[in-house]
Amino acid sequence: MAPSFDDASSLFNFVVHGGNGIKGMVDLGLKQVPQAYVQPPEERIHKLDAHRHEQPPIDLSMLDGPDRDRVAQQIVRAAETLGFFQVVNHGVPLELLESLKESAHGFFGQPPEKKGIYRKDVSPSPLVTYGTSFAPEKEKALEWKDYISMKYTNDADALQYWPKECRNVSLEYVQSSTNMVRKLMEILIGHLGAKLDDSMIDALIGSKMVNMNFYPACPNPELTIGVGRHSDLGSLTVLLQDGIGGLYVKVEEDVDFATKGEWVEIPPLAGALVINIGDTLQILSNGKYKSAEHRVRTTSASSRVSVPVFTMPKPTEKIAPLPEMIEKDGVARYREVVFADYMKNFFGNVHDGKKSLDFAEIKV
Ligand SMILES: O=C(O)CCC(=O)C(=O)O
Ligand SMILES: [Fe+2]
Repeated sequence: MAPSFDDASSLFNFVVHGGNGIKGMVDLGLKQVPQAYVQPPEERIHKLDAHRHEQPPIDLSMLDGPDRDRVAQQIVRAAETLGFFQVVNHGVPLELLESLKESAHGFFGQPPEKKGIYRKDVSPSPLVTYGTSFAPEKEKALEWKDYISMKYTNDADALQYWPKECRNVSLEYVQSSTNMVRKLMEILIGHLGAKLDDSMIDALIGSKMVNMNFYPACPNPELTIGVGRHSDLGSLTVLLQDGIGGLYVKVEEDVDFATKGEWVEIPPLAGALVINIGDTLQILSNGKYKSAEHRVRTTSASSRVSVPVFTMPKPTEKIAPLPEMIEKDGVARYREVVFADYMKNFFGNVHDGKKSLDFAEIKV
């Protein structure tokens, strides 16, 4: 049954419990966003205020040539400053990037019954969750985003349990991006002076999850957000965004950029992938690498899709600053945490900037 858009609980039942998502609501011919989606003024995004981050993408094919050290230095520098960078010649086939975007549109374009079967409480597999916003039960204002989340355990499980509309491309994406993630991790961890072996990298990226995010065109983009301010919890995130734009990163105050303290937009670049540092690498590096605070704007122009792969430690893994970093800094800024506990805290709270790191931070 169609909801009354003015009645919060009827709307919530339709969008969240009913599995219709924001897409279902928009398809009913919504002219104005319901109050449940109106953000407080301090969270709204003023499009014209933001700068574009004009850093050229990093060409990863050069890691195999004579310029390796220079390119590795660019990666390290990006991790130490913005925590975000874009890469090209990354080894993920360009046709696959196109197929991923198409299949995200295809998945969300289906009728609600097809998507709703993957809702958290009813999904046939714990690996797959379809939902909307981030923590709808807890948020004061909902985020303007529907998503499907697919945990990767192994190829056979992915082929068996992931939705058939997106499983082949999503699996190929995980497989083909893993090589690049390993190379980036080797550079980043190697730079911290840690003794590096394959088992250490395996431990840090031992679990992976692919999401397809769908941000329907929004009648009041100035009042809403696609994703609220947050940092990602894992090691590295690989993100495919389409050409719509709207991904913003906060430049930290202690960074030597003209735009410090401001939000900059990571502009869409055809064929590129966005890489960002997650909380795990900030903890491991004792704060040297920045797990960037980021958020996503909505737009009335058309719907936007993005497809992140989150690489994370296995839940049983313990994460802590590397001994080499503690020795160098003379202080440990984070305590050791079991990654399962870190995740529980992350997913148990609403998006609130870099607050997720408080769970591990040692306050002085
Ligand atoms: O849609 C995007 O560009 C970013 C999404 C994001 O930050 C996330 O899924 O964690
Ligand atoms: Fe994110």
